[in-house]
Amino acid sequence: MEEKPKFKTVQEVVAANEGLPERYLQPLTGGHEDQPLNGPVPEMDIPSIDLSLLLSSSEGRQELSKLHSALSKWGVVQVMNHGITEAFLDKIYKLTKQFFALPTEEKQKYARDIGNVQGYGSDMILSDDQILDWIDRLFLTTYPEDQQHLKFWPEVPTGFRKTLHEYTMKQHAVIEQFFKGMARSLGLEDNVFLDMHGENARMDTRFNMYPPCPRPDMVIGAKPHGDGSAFTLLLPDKDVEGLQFLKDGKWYKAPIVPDTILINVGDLMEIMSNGIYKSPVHRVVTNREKERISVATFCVPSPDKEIQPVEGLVSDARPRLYKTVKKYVELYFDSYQQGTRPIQAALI
Ligand SMILES: O=C(O)CCC(=O)C(=O)O
Ligand SMILES: [Fe+2]
Repeated sequence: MEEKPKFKTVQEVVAANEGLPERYLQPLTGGHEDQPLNGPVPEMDIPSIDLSLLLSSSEGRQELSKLHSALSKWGVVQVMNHGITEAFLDKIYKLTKQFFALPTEEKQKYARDIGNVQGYGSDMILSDDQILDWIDRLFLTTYPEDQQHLKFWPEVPTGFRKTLHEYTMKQHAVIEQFFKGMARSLGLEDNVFLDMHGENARMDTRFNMYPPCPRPDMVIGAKPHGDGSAFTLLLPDKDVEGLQFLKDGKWYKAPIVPDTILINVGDLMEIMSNGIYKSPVHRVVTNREKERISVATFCVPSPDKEIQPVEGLVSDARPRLYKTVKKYVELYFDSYQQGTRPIQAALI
């Protein structure tokens, strides 16, 4: 589907001071589930796993079983002792805030092109009646290096590029261990998911900014979605809540746990695990007073890779649930903006 001409970013809408454009208002469907979007929800109960112990032969067992329970129940887990220092994570948060605080003209130097996700800008608009999310973002492919488009990488704030390079390499190590841990937690050989995902798999990092919103009861920061990745490494805002996960038809808020990375399963891991690990639907609600930021890194398989349930997880007792998919991301972007779940299309 073609992208419509670009609209203002949310920060530009706020700066224009012309009131809240109707295009951001969620329609009321009239059902009794019509509650304000920012109503109170319970906190989800997910464990923190210790990444440094996950692959240890002596101490890993307990971590693997926590991982299995979290990913099969929620599709989300907190990861601690991931090898990235708190000081480094603070630097990422600070640079993200500094970037979005730059004047519009400065940020527009990195503006994405129409029809392309790479760069700075608003959410994509694919139809005239699309309801808009209250979010601006900077989207950058960070790995492999030959797929980086450096013209979209901010030169201000100073250190942004260098820090993002470093963050990418640090995350790369976490990703490899996490893939192995997931395989082990399912009783599989360490490399099964890594092999299917591909050695030159991509990493895309998205810096998200949700400005304060005048109508948090009627405007959504990020509409409900599952990620199109294998899994996603997320740094949610350290102070401002907003991220929520859906389980059995109810919303739960993600806890803020200092110094951890939140990892959620994406559609492709759900497919590879033959549905045992769930790609959770999640959304972000807005806040009247405070801006919120987050940094999400999506692990995306090489485009030539075929993704399908791994052999060890298909049996007579557990028949194969998903077709083989390739270049899932392309299919994903279209259906995301229309509010349907692309993973439905992958079901057998
Ligand atoms: O802002 C967040 O906490 C979550 C963002 C998200 O779900 C995404 O970027 O896919
Ligand atoms: Fe997401």
